[in-house]
Amino acid sequence: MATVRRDERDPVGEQADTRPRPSDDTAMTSVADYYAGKNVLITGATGFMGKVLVEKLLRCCPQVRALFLLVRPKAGQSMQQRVDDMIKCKLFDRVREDDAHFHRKIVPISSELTEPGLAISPEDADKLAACVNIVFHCAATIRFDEPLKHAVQLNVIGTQQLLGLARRMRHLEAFIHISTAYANCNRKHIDEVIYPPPVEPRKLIESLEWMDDRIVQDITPRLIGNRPNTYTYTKALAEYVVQQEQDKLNIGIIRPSIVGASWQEPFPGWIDNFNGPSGVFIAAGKGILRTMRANNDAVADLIPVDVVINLTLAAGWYTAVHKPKTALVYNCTTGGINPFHWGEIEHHVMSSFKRNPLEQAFRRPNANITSNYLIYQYWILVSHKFPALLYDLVLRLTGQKPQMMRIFNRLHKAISLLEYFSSQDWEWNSENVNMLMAQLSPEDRKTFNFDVRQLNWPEYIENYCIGTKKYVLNEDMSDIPAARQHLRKLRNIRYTFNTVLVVFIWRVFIARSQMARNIWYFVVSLCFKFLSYFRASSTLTN
Ligand SMILES: CCCCCCCCCCCCCCCCCCCC(=O)SCCNC(=O)CCNC(=O)[C@H](O)C(C)(C)COP(=O)(O)OP(=O)(O)OC[C@H]1O[C@@H](n2cnc3c(N)ncnc32)[C@H](O)[C@@H]1OP(=O)(O)O
Ligand SMILES: NC(=O)C1=CN([C@@H]2O[C@H](COP(=O)(O)OP(=O)(O)OC[C@H]3O[C@@H](n4cnc5c(N)ncnc54)[C@H](OP(=O)(O)O)[C@@H]3O)[C@@H](O)[C@H]2O)C=CC1
Repeated sequence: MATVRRDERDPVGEQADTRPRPSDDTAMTSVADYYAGKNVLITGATGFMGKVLVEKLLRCCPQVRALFLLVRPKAGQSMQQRVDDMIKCKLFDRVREDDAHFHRKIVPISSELTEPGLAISPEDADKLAACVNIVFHCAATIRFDEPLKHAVQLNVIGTQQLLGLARRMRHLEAFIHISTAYANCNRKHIDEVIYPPPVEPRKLIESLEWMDDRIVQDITPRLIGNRPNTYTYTKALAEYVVQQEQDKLNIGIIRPSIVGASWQEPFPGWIDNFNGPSGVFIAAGKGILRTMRANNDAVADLIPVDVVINLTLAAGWYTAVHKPKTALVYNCTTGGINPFHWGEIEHHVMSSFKRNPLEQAFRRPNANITSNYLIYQYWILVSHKFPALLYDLVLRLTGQKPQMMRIFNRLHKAISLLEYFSSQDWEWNSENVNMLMAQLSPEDRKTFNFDVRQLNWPEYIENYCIGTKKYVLNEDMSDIPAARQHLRKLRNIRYTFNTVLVVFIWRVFIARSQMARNIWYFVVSLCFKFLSYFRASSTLTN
């Protein structure tokens, strides 16, 4: 049975709720005012969404006291080095302009979420317990091919442990958990409620403890059932785990759909990874990806990252100030409000990359999506595998290592994992998102804008594609003329190749068949007749 959201303004059950209620004064605070003087704890701050959250908090809530970031050392870098690198990146330019010393507010805390006690030192844990006012939990593994054990360890057990720490926080006002709109993608209509979990998390965790990896791998398809991957499955379990704490903590759950580049802030088109559609756009822009299985008419539920973060901060404010009695879920999606379809995305992505080409494209960008399996397999063969074979042959002949087939194999794996999401659509209810928008002051509605009715899709997609070029591939916009020249060269190579191929095939036929020769003479004489007719008529008109 689904948990039904109780209206927090409904007095029913107020007696049982022992947490302090907001006074009229606090209820009226603006979002930025609320964060003034607050200590905020963020997990996943080095990730795509975490970075945007840190940036927005520092820029638009400049009175925030401190941001405690749970970060792990990685790839030979200490957590401090990682945070230093992170805040040097272009995303933080605007914050740097406003306050050159903004880094003083950032307090990295060494933590590995899959370790017991989150591997936080006892001193750090005590410090956090004493001062944190609000938690944003963004960390997760978002890989679609993550082995179940690891996905559970991080997305479910990591979340449980963080909730354990949150319960120790004496001044905690809100716990905001970032989930995904696809946690319940086994349903077609998704309300802003926490659905019953596919399995009792405790039982699953206990079983996984004694099973070896091979057994877990074998039973994973049975366990995840009609969900496409371990990611959506464990995110559904995590929601349930979070909900279990709703009597003790003020909880908000944000469910974004497919998070894409920024729409407006800190500047349009910011993106820093290959996840979800970004990798597909880049592969298509480089002329590598020529086809993908997707439904032209299905809604492409992309949501800009700045919209998600604005909603997250607003939800943090609302949860802390209004203290809803149950965990409120916010479906952060675009499809029901301002729908755009995969077919339209394809058109705008392709035309954008023709206007602003990527450097050193493999072929001219020209991709199309299809939902037909046979047509898809045909294009895979003709447009992916055949050119890859040819290219690798040339590499071999010139003494280089073949690589194109390997790239295509990885690409095919990636797109096969994405096609579940691009081949169908879902309907999300967004009542709580609308309620939250109505609660904001007109000023906050501008500063923390999550009204996607104003989103102009063609403009957004153009900025998104340019963003992949500038921020993911680090290509310079001043090289666009050279990139265009390269595309022209590729077009000429293709024309020449096609002509040679046609002539070659035809010569083979002519050499072997009288009928082919007759057709050839007929076509040639017809062409001559047309030519002489046009020449004669143009001499007459002159
Ligand atoms: C025909 C073109 C027309 C264009 C218009 C049509 C577009 C249709 C797009 C459809 C997109 C649908 C997207 C749906 C997403 C649903 C999201 C659900 C929302 C969420 O809650 S979570 C966030 C989503 N999570 C992800 O996206 C993670 C997915 N990635 C993975 O699971 C792994 O990366 C993957 C794909 C299994 C590969 O793993 P692995 O082989 O171990 O290697 P790497 O991760 O190191 O990556 C290898 C190589 O592939 C590149 N890569 C990664 N992701 C993509 C991608 N989405 N598309 C293309 N390429 C990708 C990666 O950069 C690496 O490249 P290198 O050059 O560095 O080797
Ligand atoms: N991107 C999307 O399209 C969507 C994302 N979401 C949700 O949003 C949240 C953020 O996603 P996104 O920013 O895209 O993901 P990223 O993969 O970019 O970031 C994940 C973050 O989690 C941290 N992390 C991962 N494993 C651990 C660990 N063992 N210990 C400590 N930290 C860890 C990473 O740290 P490190 O840098 O050390 O690896 C990183 O900071 C996730 O909860 C995801 O489910 C929801 C819908 C869509």
